[in-house]
Amino acid sequence: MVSQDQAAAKAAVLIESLPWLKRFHGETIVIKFGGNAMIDDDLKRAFAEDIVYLRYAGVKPVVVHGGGPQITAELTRRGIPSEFRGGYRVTTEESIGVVRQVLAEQVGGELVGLINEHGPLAHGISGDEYGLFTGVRRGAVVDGEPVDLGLVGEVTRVQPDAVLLELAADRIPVISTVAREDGADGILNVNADSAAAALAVALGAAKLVVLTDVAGLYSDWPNRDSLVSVIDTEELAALLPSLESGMIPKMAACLEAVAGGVPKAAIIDGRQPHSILLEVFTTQGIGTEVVPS
Ligand SMILES: Nc1ncnc2c1ncn2[C@@H]1O[C@H](COP(=O)(O)OP(=O)(O)O)[C@@H](O)[C@H]1O
Ligand SMILES: CC(=O)N[C@@H](CCC(=O)OP(=O)(O)O)C(=O)O
Repeated sequence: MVSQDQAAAKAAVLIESLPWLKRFHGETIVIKFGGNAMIDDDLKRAFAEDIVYLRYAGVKPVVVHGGGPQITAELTRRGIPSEFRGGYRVTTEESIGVVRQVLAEQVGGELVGLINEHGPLAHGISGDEYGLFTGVRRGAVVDGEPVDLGLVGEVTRVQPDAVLLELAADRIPVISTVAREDGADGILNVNADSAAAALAVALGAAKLVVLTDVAGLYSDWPNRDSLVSVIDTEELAALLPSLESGMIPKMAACLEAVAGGVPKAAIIDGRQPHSILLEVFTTQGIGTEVVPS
């Protein structure tokens, strides 16, 4: 038997979600699941539960996933060299096939399987299918010098019809992030954070949620007292050049999403089980929120 106090605390948690259930009912939320937050089996299972929870709560979740650590492991296993420059993987003719396969089959396949343990809900789509993502090659600037990243792209066009069809059928699209190269035959490796942002804009999502392996954005990394709870696009644009490695594409993605009309983007700690539910259904949320200035 629960005590009266425990029962009241549980009721308070449940009723706190009411305004958010109303706010997000029928709305699309794009959730980006990152490589480093997805290497633990229990966390992956909790992530799948959160996505299924959102779906039964009347939200339309769209999952966009990365898989950086899994790609690195597979490239290493096959003896294919790979390095990151400015937060992006330098991608070659030899590695692009491995990138697509690991993302769509290994990582995407597993996520679809975990969600579908709850019922026939999820369907995987690779970004190069159905014209979903088209992109152009992009480089990076490291220490003021331009760097050639090879077959790395930025998304320039999103054709979300396949995603919309899945949503209309009440299914959960699970999307991996390669793009067709504009005007060419091949495919490009796209950072999953930026693909998620482009998709959130194209879908008119109510929110972009990006899971990572830290509590959020630190304004003075690695000073743990500098966790930012809310930042607007103007402040973020000013901070962006000072950020390091993985946080660059992540925060650039949040900026792009909010500048593109998504009302809010949140960076949250994927190491905390059920962090998505806390972010979406509680007033305080967790992590760092990016809002329009
Ligand atoms: N200002 C910052 N705030 C938070 N994390 C930062 C910052 N600068 C660099 N980082 C690093 O970025 C990492 C997250 O990026 P990344 O490893 O690419 O994420 P993921 O694999 O979750 O997509 C953090 O673990 C942290 O080490
Ligand atoms: C161009 C580029 O760097 N692409 C990433 C794509 C996967 C990704 O973004 O995965 P995370 O979200 O786990 O980091 C890569 O090859 O690792």
